[in-house]
Amino acid sequence: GSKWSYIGPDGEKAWPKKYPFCGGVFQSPIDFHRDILQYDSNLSPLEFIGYNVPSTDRFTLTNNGHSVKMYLSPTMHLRNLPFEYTASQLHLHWGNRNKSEGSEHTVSGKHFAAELHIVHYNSEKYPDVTAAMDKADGLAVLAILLEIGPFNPSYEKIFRHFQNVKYKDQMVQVPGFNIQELLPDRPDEYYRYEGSLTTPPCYPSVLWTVFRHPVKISQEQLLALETAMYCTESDDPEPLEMVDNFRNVQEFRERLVFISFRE
Ligand SMILES: NS(=O)(=O)c1c(F)c(F)c(S(=O)(=O)CCO)c(N[C@H]2CCc3ccccc32)c1F
Ligand SMILES: [Zn+2]
Repeated sequence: GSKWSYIGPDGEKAWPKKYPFCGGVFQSPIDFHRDILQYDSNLSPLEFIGYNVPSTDRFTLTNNGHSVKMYLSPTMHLRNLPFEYTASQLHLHWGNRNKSEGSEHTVSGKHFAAELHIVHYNSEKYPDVTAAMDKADGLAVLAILLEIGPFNPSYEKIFRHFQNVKYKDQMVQVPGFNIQELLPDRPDEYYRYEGSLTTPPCYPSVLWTVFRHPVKISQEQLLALETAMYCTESDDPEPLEMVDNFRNVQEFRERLVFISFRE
């Protein structure tokens, strides 16, 4: 299996030894700061097709030892990108109970509490996500920055199941709901750049859309995310908490991030 982690000898500094792309070009995540941002009037609002999944459908939520991920319905896709991209899965990145600064992307050097990623693949050119994931135009990931605020009933539709996916390879069925409820206000305002998977194999295959506005979840919801899961299996004698599962920001030289909004 994938022998990499976020801490210790298999941590991110060691990734390039087994996964050469992790030491390569166009790596994600990055920091968004004023002197690399450029307004682009061609960045139109994305269209979220089929995101309103009926509650009669079920999403599989699973702990894969690195994150908690939910498989999405192949009827969900994005429009207004260079190609049509079909939803594959969503997952999260977070910090720990003493330091709720677990987002992957940062803004002016500032971490947010956590980050939700919705992974899509180019279904116009590739039959599935596995075929797409190592192609330059293969993936499109939406990133939502999470910060502390009022209780969020939409995020609770996922978070309420965390007690059933505490350990690696556990899974649970989540009733369908409108995934568009997970997006922030003004989804027409976003950062756009070409980058990579933020986990091994770190393929430079991702068109990133990071929404400008964060979404609020409560302190209690965030604590549940930071304390519920383990990277290890339920019978492992040395349980490892699943915390701080974010990659550090990567060098971003000679490149620009395009923004759909005027600051
Ligand atoms: N931050 S991110 O969006 O770059 C990103 C992750 F952070 C992450 F954890 C995963 S994963 O599948 O849960 C575990 C590593 O493969 C994926 N999964 C991707 C990579 C490999 C793969 C294969 C099929 C479907 C999705 C993915 C991912 F795209
Ligand atoms: Zn991710």
